[in-house]
Amino acid sequence: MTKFHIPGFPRIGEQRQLKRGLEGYWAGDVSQPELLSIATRIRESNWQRQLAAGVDWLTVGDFALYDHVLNTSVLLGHLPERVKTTDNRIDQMFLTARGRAPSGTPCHAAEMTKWFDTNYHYLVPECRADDTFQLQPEWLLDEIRAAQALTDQVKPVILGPMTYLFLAKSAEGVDRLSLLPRLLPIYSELFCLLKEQGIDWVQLDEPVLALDLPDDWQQAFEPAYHSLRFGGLNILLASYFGSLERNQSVALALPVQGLHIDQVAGTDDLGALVDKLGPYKVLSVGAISGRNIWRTDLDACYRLLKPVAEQLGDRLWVSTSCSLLHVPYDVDNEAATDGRMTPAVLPWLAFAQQKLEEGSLLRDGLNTAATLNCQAWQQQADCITDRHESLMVHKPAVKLVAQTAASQQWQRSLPYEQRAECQQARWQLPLLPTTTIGSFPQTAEIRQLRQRFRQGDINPSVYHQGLLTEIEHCIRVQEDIGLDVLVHGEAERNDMVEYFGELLEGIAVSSHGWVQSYGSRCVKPPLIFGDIERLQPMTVEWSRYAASLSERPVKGMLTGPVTLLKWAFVRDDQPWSQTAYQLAAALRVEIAELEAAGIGMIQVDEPALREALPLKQAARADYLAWAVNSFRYATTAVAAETQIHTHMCYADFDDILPAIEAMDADVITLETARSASKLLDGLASRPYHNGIGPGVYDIHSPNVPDTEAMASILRAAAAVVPLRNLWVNPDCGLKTRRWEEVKPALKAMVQVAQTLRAQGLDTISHAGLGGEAASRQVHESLIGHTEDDPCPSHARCVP
Ligand SMILES: CN1c2c(nc(N)[nH]c2=O)NC[C@@H]1CNc1ccc(C(=O)N[C@@H](CCC(=O)N[C@@H](CCC(=O)N[C@@H](CCC(=O)O)C(=O)O)C(=O)O)C(=O)O)cc1
Ligand SMILES: N[C@@H](CCS)C(=O)O
Ligand SMILES: [Zn+2]
Repeated sequence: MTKFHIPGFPRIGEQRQLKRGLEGYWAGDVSQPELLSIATRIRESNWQRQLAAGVDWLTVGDFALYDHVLNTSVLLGHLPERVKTTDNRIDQMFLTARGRAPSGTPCHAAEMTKWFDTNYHYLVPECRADDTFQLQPEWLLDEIRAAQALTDQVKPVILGPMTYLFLAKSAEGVDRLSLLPRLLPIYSELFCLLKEQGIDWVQLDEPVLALDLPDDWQQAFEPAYHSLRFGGLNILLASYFGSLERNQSVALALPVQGLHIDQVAGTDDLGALVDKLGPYKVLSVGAISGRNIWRTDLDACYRLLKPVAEQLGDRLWVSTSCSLLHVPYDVDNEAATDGRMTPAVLPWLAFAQQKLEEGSLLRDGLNTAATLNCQAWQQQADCITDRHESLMVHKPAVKLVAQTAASQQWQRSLPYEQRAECQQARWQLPLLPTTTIGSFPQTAEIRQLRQRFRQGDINPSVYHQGLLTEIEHCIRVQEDIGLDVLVHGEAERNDMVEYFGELLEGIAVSSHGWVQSYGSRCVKPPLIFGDIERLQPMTVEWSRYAASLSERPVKGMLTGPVTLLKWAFVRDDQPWSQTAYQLAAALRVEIAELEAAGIGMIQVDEPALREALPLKQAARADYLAWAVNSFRYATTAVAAETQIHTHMCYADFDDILPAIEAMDADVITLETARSASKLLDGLASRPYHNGIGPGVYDIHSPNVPDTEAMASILRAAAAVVPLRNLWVNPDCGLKTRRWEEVKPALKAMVQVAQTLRAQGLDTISHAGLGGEAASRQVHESLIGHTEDDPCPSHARCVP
């Protein structure tokens, strides 16, 4: 009989209880026992949901107070030495994640970066040549014991040794693979303990199997797994986020008892895989999306899996493609609340709870023919048909515009050099113009104002007036600081993606659809369900008002097509590129209206451009082609003297520099705090000809940035970028900071620009350190900061 399990469940709590618990604990308002009891209640509620849905294995070990990779570092006794200023294990973990905890000495936080191609961030393990590991299994064993009180079918999930090391970062050029001989015995020790505790199956996650692994990593898999001692446990090796492709033979050769594959993101040939599986191994097929929220076409899954079930019998497990960490809790929370969700869309949705029900139904359908005629199966099929045929989804005129846009290569009317002349004639900006990335502090007052408006406690005009007052305050502060190019501050936005989702047709938003982004921070991705139309201006009024308040230029501020797409739940019934062009079409009109309203500088943010890069090299060129062209479609209808800016955070730009160049924005502002040297080296070998503002300070530190560090970045940049093209800005938006932090930091930044200007061009480009040496100095001066706001729009420094 086919079985059903899931690789993992959301952990922030249905009402974001963990967020409140964590933030209360960090602020000193919640005790550690209280925090741990919140965590226990969330885990138990998650388990009860799984048991009620009839899972065959209860998944345990997927919960994390902050992050599951950080949990693995705790499990392996592999936290950085600098956090051992307290004996409290939980606080050691928070010191690693945030640089601060109620006990222990503040230190610099570990680097945080994106989990594969998702919008979730993990804490990067730090490796050194002399690293040792020591098993710290108590928390996991406690969770297992608690789960075993509910069922004896408990399946712990653990991040595998290869993925753990692959995701780590090594200092001093240490070969991370050289740590395997010290790491593997710790896993063996753990397996022994799990067996002693009555465990039969362990899910060992190795999602790196979905990457184009470098040869040495691919070749290291087999000897590593052969040297593990499993102590009689059955291991389900789990790969997700893509096909196994050239790693398939590696995965099949490992001495494990089962293999989980992602059959939503991946396209492995199931028939061929079954033939190679051998006579004993289990195949777990992730046929239900763990990343998206559309109801699953169970008939299609049945057609795919029935022949496999016939061949494998009880060696077929059905599952979600990956952990449900990436989807919200329960669609039922949307039905009876403030009515934000488009009602017609509700039956089309499956959040984590509904995915449990789908998996259970699919298993039953594969096991018992009668299930295929039951009401639940039929209803599911009706929802799929209804969605595919809905007039809300399909708008032929919109499709036509997007298809036409996709069939052309878009470009500005003049090349950059000529545009730059027109723009300089218009704006007369000084050398090294100063600006910011867009958002200013989202204070508790702004969030509460929005909440009161949503709850109907204040009327629209009071809300509106409140926002205008915020914008005016923001403009006055920027003038006072002496910035050259201003922004309106984004006070009206709950989020840079959700805000646009609320205003565009074809996109729904939720009331409770929270998904963890990192630690206690969450986002509510909008749901792109149909062809997208812009029926109203989205930002024009705020930008026009802001511009009316100052003599200085005020940038319009939009989120770009790729980021709107990537940070939403996107439709799965057409290629991403089509959706991107539809979003771009809406933005193109918005940009035209901004321009008509006299806004002569418009920023179109694309921080997710790098994140959306396909994991497999073979798919990258196609992606970059439509991603760049959709950006250009959105931004190229403007006059030559209108200056288009873009902004990107999340490092590793070097592999997409040609695409960044092809976007042909007049100015790009980039995150550089972690990788100033990498970016500048990249620019040295591949000169960038348009305007560029390498972020001169890390907005994630509450401290006033060091002026010499900022100057160093600018001097180093001046060595590889023509000075007239160089801008001065922080490296990301300031929404998570406080005004008390923002004002002195920006004043210091403006001061640096003014000093360098006064020193003159030659001094700037030649007096400082050159290229790499300067950026090394920059890096050194950045480390050692503390982090009371762990917003990781970019990674942080590790020594
Ligand atoms: C740049 N980043 C973003 C990503 N993805 C996005 N979709 N958006 C991004 O900006 N990915 C990469 C990074 C991730 N970085 C962050 C940074 C900060 C947050 C964050 O602070 N999230 C907030 C929620 C923001 C929000 O939606 N606010 C709403 C609702 C606020 C709220 O919770 N209100 C309270 C009541 C008000 C109060 O008392 O404060 C409530 O409803 O209970 C709004 O402003 O209206 C968070 O709290 O987690 C996320 C990702
Ligand atoms: N304009 C946005 C970009 C964040 S990546 C902001 O400033 O918050
Ligand atoms: Zn950013």
